Amino acid sequence: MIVTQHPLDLLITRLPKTELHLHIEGSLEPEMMFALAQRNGVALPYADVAAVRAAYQFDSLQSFLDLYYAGASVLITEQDFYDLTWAYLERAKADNIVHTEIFYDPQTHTARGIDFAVPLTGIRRALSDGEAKLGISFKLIMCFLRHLSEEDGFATLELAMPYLAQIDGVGLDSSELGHPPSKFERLFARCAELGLPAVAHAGEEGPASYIWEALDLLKSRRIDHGVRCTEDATLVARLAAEQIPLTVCPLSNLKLCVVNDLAQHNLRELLAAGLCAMVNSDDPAYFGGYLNTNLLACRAALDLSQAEIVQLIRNSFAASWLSAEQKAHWQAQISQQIAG
Ligand SMILES: Nc1ncnc2[nH]cnc12
Ligand SMILES: [Zn+2]
Repeated sequence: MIVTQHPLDLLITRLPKTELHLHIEGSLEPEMMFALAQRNGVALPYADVAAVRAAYQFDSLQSFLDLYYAGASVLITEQDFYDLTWAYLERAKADNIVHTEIFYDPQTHTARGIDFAVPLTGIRRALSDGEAKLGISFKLIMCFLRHLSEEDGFATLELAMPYLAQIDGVGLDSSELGHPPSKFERLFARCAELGLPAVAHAGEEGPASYIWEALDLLKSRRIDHGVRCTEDATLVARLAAEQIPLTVCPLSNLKLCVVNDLAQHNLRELLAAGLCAMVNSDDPAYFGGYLNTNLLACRAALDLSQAEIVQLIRNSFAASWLSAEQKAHWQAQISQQIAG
């Protein structure tokens, strides 16, 4: 069988890109999970790699998070976190990602007795090596787990105090329903006083009101996911007027049953409303693909035009925390590549 490539797929793979919504623990491929389990003497409830992959059938965010937190138990040493991050960076390089802003969840690790410095140091060392050797610039965002208490969040911030120079911002993730952003208003106010910019997951499974709270109470500069904003026309108008970025993760939405079919995803609707939406991979080891795979799948399922694809990629640079100069550089590179 001869499979011909759609002409826009070449454009997707070739253009420089950023990724703004990637949980590094969610890039733990089953092969590495097994290798680290063996290295660290951790028992896994799976016979082999195929059994792990077979278990990745989710019907909700929570059904995924249960496996995701269990998988992270193989991460023990600084080298483990380095290896995990390096493997992601090599895949990012293959996808032509030139800048990445990644999340990590310190509470997932400190709750298991891992020192706060261990994940941070390992991840950060790999990111620095990635910048030097692969040319991928980065930001590191420390996420608070919203299913835990405000008190636990404050205790984690206290642990982070000696390392604030190595943390570029804070985020909010984990089980959304029942844990509105308002639960963390005081914690995020303290983070703002410390000069840490904020982002927050909102409107993935949770209602549009959680997006309002993330904006107004947490002062979130981007909304991670945010796809449920289209249930509230006033909110969409505000997101458009203020150009608040939405870090959309289409294959994640499909795997977690936020949408039943990629062809029904509202990505195109978000762009048409003038929103600064872009595509990201979220937890690629669990959801079936890294950034290019997400973009290629959306191109095919939604029959995206060249203009829409380019807009998504331009939006990802615009929404990043790169300097104005760096943004202008990459936007010019995109223009050049399209013209060429
Ligand atoms: N998609 C997601 N939503 C909320 N928390 C997460 N942690 C890792 N992936 C997540
Ligand atoms: Zn996420």
